[in-house]
Amino acid sequence: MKYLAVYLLHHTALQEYPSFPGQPADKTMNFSPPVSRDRIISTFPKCYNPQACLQMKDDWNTKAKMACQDRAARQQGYDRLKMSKAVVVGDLNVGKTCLINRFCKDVFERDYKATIGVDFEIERFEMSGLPFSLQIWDTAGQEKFKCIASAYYRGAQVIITVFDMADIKSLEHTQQWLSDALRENEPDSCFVFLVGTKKDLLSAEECQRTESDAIKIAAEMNAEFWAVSSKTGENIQEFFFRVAALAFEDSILKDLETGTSTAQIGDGSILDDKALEKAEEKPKKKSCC
Ligand SMILES: Nc1nc2c(ncn2[C@@H]2O[C@H](COP(=O)(O)OP(=O)(O)OP(=O)(O)O)[C@@H](O)[C@H]2O)c(=O)[nH]1
Repeated sequence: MKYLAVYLLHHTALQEYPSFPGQPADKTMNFSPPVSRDRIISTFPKCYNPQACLQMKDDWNTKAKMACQDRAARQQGYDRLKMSKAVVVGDLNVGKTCLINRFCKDVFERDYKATIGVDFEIERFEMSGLPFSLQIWDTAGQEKFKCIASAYYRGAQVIITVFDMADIKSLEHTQQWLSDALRENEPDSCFVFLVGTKKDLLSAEECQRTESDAIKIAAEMNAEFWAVSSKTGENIQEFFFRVAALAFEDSILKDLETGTSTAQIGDGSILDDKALEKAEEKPKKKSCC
């Protein structure tokens, strides 16, 4: 059984530190620890399929880009961390945990272990020169744990609805999962993704057929569609980079609109290092039941 826990695993690769624009590579500087080199996003990540895409643009929003450059130039933002919340929902056994684990830990677990309750991971990125963190919440797909998991839907900026590409029934259930998650959130303020897992199990023809069904459902859900395989790793990094980039850009734009930087988690809040350290002091495994 996977742990019935909320635990925080924090990934900071302690490797050579990349220097930021206009700054020397100084490991003692007073800002958030470095992100791993493979979490640095400088160009705007593309969508998977233009037929089911939330935003077609090729580059960052101009206003957001200028705000990032401005903050980076004034060396703001390095000691404060933007954080967004993504919740991952879907039927049991569709591969939610494997999806998260492939991205966060680069592992794939062949044996099924049901998630009980919820887990979460935090991934750090450097986005357009600024630090950004994504909280990724893994929820249980089993009906009996739904009441526990749904308590954690609130405050999501991103909702990732997952289905198994080899099990069409799980695709039919995604709309219900989405409406449950949206009930706890402001529908207009969430990015919705529809993710088909286990792409490796399908032939090219089967894949094409399932993708075209999924694209129709994605249109009804106002979602962006991705087909991935946690087993082979296909499209996993591309997908999460896209999620992180859209969430980051949205929170920068919200800051500009409101003229503040004190939104809540899920709105792309800004946490200082002390707050982050405090969060990390939580016990690694703790029952939420
Ligand atoms: N072939 C293949 N198997 C996968 C893939 N992703 C997940 N699986 C398998 O599917 C099963 C379920 O994966 P999980 O990630 O535990 O499913 P889950 O959605 O988290 O399930 P719950 O915790 O019950 O909600 C496991 O046996 C995985 O090995 C994939 O991309 N390809």
